[in-house]
Amino acid sequence: MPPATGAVASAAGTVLLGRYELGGLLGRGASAKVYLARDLRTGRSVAIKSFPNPRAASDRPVAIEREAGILRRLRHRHVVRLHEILATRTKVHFVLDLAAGGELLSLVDASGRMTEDLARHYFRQLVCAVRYCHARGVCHRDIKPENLLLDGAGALKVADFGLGAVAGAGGDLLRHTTCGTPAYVAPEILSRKGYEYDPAKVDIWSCGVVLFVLAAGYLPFNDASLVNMYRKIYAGRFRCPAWFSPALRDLLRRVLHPDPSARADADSIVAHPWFRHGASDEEMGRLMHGGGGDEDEEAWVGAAADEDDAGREPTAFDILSFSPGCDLSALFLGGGCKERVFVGEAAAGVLGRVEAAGRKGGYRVRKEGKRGVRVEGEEGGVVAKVSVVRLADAVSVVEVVKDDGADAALFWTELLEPAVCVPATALCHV
Ligand SMILES: Nc1ncnc2c1ncn2[C@@H]1O[C@H](COP(=O)(O)OP(=O)(O)OP(=O)(O)O)[C@@H](O)[C@H]1O
Repeated sequence: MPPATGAVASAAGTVLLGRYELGGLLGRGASAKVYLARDLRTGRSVAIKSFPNPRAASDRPVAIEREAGILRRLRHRHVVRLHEILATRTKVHFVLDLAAGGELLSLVDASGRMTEDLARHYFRQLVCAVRYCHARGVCHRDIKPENLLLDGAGALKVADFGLGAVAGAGGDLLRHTTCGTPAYVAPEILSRKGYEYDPAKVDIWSCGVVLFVLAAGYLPFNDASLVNMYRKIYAGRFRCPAWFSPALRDLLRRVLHPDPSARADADSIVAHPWFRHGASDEEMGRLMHGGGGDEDEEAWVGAAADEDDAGREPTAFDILSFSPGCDLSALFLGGGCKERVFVGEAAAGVLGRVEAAGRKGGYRVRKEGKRGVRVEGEEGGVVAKVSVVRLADAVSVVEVVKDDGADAALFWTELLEPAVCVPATALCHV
């Protein structure tokens, strides 16, 4: 018999608190590991998402109470359901619906896309879940294909609510915090309007990007340069591939509208002819009002439904709307010699590399305050100024103001950019 233990061991077969027998690792995110498990009382398969217990690591706050608070409010057949929370001294475990079908993206064909009908099938389920959540005052804020899973019967399950995507992560975990998320970020997040953005409209935008990706096989807003990608998002500039039907194009234009006040909401998506195509009113009604879950009362442990953001580490959205560097409009509206990079490390490491790059380029390097460096040319002219602002544990924003001469441009591309944007740590670059 396997040893009963409160900790998740790497070996399958471990029994967690005498209740759940652990199987293999299903996946790993920035904040948690997710294991297959069997409920020893019922024989049912579940997923167990294990976080480090924040009380055991008070210097690494983890936003698990918030995620639990959100999940507790939601019972819908297209939202991964939280059944129970177990806590040990070192770990907190969420017992979740098992999404045995893996990621939605596993259903795309060799060209990376699905038929319009199949995309509609899953988009309906996604909008149904999002509409349900919005009606309960919950916004996901990180809708992207990696968070869209399938259950054993092939139904969509929205996962990973209220996460702090970079919570307490060290360099290794940050590698798993993909730079993919920014491609799904709504334009208002990129401007000063980000202070007051409506998160429901932000979710709708991300749903539009997901729909485009499913049916096209590529992102609507993309560019080798992230600055150009953000310019496209900011302008809401995208082109549909030739195979998109006129109705799908029309829907996408409404959903991927750069002005959130003119953007479709969940109800207007549901009323759109492309969304309703081929479904009777009865089917639509069933889909939209299906609710979910059985009525079993579960024993909940801990985790108050705290809607307060206090103490929560930032998600990619929060980082992008960070004050006061949030007004990125100047970048997208052309001009400007500033670069901003979000990196998964503290200031000292970045500044050390900047200093080394400056010296390698034959420049004079002066420290400016605790978190700044000035790189000067022979005549004392400033080639670049680099300052690092701490956003959260192990997350900093690096701002580089360059001289607009050719010398400074060369220094940036050849030495400074590689020094600032070490691939394993760069979260995103705007
Ligand atoms: N209920 C589930 N059933 C099956 N697999 C799951 C389930 N929940 C998560 N997974 C798998 O585990 C991976 C990590 O889970 P999740 O995204 O929830 O973790 P996280 O730490 O919150 O992630 P993030 O890096 O986005 O913050 C998922 O990509 C998925 O492959």
